[in-house]
Amino acid sequence: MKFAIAGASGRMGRMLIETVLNTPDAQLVGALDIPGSPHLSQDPVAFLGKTSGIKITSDIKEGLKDADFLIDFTRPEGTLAHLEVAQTMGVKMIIGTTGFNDVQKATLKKASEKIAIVFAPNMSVGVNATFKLLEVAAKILNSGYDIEIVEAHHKHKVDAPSGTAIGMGEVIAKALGKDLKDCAVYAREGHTGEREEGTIGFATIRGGDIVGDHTVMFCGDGERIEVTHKSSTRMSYAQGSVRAGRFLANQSKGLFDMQDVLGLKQIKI
Ligand SMILES: NC(=O)C1=CN([C@@H]2O[C@H](COP(=O)(O)OP(=O)(O)OC[C@H]3O[C@@H](n4cnc5c(N)ncnc54)[C@H](OP(=O)(O)O)[C@@H]3O)[C@@H](O)[C@H]2O)C=CC1
Ligand SMILES: O=C(O)C1=N[C@H](C(=O)O)C[C@H](O)C1
Repeated sequence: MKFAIAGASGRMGRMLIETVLNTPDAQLVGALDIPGSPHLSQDPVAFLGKTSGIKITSDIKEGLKDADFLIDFTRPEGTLAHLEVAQTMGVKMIIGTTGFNDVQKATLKKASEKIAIVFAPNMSVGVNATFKLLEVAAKILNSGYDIEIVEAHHKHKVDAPSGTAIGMGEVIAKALGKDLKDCAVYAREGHTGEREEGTIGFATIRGGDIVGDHTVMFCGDGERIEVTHKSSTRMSYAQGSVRAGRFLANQSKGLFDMQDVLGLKQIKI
């Protein structure tokens, strides 16, 4: 599998490069970063004390010329710029970037008519298993329990709530026969009044080097169930992304997520 990595100098970019180098059936053939990045023209594996023979570039065509897959963990506007070129070159994409609005998501969907894409707010096996556990919990605890989602991430994260927290809300809302857009409460401040029944609340913590924690609380009268996932390394996101590449090797077009990659949609609850 020939991978190009976007955001090559970022936290995830570097973890992805290391993971690709350590994966026997994977090869690093391109590295992209934003125009103006101080890392342009550098060897993308230099931070590991190695050499690769390729250079980090902001020329998207140049970065993709030898690639079968582009793994993109950048920002929505960066991902969309990469996508525009990738679809004309037939390069499949694995997109981990979060914070897209509805119009931007529609652009991803449209592009998937031409190329195969895996798009997921969290590539780890553990979080995707947690999505399934939440589906079960929501169906069992479908009345009498107030649902609150708390997420914590490092101080550099720019979007809130996390894509994973929103994904958890969507899974729960769907299991309850609702649309998250109609029941999400993203902020509380001042005299809020009592909690409205049937809503799903979100709370965000940002600090230090927290990799990514998510807890969903089902709060009843006299008891509380909490489902928690904690990431202690970004490696699980990177390994999931490479696994998504293996899945995409057999797809010519379409929009997929990690539930497709892991075969979790077959498990009916
Ligand atoms: N789906 C998943 O499993 C996971 C998703 N994420 C998501 O991945 C994204 C990146 O996270 P992280 O690696 O921590 O972020 P970083 O800020 O560390 O890295 C982002 C990289 O993208 C570059 N970049 C920024 N804007 C653009 C742009 N417009 N065009 C091209 N490149 C750009 C940055 O360059 P520069 O630094 O020079 O600005 C940097 O190299 C976030 O959206 C995050 O939420 C993170 C972890 C797991
Ligand atoms: O920015 C991060 O770091 C992470 N972002 C993703 C998200 O927004 O859910 C996934 C993970 O939680 C780490």
